[in-house]
Amino acid sequence: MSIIADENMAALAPLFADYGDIKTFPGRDIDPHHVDDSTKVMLLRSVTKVDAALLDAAPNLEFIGTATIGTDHFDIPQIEERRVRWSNAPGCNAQGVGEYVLSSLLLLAQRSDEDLQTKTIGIVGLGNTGTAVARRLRALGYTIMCCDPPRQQRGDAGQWYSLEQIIAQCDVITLHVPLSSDTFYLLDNQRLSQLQANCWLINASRGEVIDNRALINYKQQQPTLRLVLDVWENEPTPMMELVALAEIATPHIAGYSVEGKIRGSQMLHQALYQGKQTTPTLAELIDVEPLPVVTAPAQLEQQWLAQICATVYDIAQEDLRFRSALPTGFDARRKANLARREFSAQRIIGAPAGMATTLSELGFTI
Ligand SMILES: NC(=O)c1ccc[n+]([C@@H]2O[C@H](COP(=O)([O-])OP(=O)(O)OC[C@H]3O[C@@H](n4cnc5c(N)ncnc54)[C@H](O)[C@@H]3O)[C@@H](O)[C@H]2O)c1
Ligand SMILES: O=C(O)[C@H](O)[C@H](O)COP(=O)(O)O
Repeated sequence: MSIIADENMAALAPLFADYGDIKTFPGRDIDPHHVDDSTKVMLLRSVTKVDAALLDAAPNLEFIGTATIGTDHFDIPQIEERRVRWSNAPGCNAQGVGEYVLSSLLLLAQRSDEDLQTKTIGIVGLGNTGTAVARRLRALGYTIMCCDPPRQQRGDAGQWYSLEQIIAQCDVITLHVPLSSDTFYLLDNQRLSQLQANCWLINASRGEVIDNRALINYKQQQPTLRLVLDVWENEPTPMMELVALAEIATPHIAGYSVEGKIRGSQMLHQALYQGKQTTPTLAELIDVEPLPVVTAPAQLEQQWLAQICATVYDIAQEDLRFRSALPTGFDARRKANLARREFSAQRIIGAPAGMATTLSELGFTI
């Protein structure tokens, strides 16, 4: 029995070697030629297109998993029609995205010497990743406005705003919606033209949630717009003009972290075994050391926080490395990110009680 897996999956051997012979390939290359009637399991990430042709080439497939939240690369009706069990890994990388967004905001604020307390930050999509962002921003006392019409319609508690209100009132907008027919080009030409002139716009969801060509045109007319883009239309070949116009440009790694990748694999292990085998813990699977301990200052200042976030994961450096790797190095830069740690790997000692609570809410170990 064989398992076909994306080579960027974490903890493959400790979690899945008992189940079958594991063959790994670059995710973007996995196609009908890589599977056959011995393929029982596929463990994938967001870069493998799962369609009828791939499924037909693996007629004995029992389980197909993606160690990601996004499922826009899976043709779910085709999978279900063939009665193949499937799973994704909701929330596995939410911490990573929350930390990416906070770190990006701190970096932009540092560069223009602005106080994030003065900004109104709109979060569009309050699922796993948007909530991880909200939690961190709330912990710091920032003003946030949340937009999630499906949750609002379900009657979920909270103060909800429409996308139009977010666009009209927010200084910063960060997007965390799934890609669907409803969210394709959610920010189109018309909505982009309604953004505040000096808005900061962050996209760590899917590239197609913003009309990238319209964004290029709008940014050219509105140079004070500041862009943080982790996701792009047509990955792994983003529009180079847009990369040049983004202040922070990264290769779809907002959710990448050692911990997040292991969590994704653990979730697929649980889904595959359906409780028939105990899933090893994160502590059992992680084979890297924590970061050197840091002592907290007397007061939690924005500049110190920016510095400590960059110590854990330096987005400014990633941005530079990404630009110099393009036009061909999108996937190579993603792969190079496999050692990124989450804030939890950073222990901070000596923080007074109130600050310790805030740092802990941000994800640091106190
Ligand atoms: N860049 C990365 O590395 C990275 C990492 C994780 C997730 N993602 C992507 O980010 C997106 C969000 O991930 P998630 O884990 O938070 O997903 P999720 O499913 O947990 O949450 C999505 C939320 O968006 C809401 N939503 C749906 N349509 C909406 C709309 N039109 N307007 C506002 N809200 C809407 C849903 O109600 C839900 O609460 C997905 O596209 C996912 O693939 C990217
Ligand atoms: O949807 C997700 O969970 C993320 O976009 C995911 O982190 C992307 O990672 P990939 O599968 O492309 O390696």
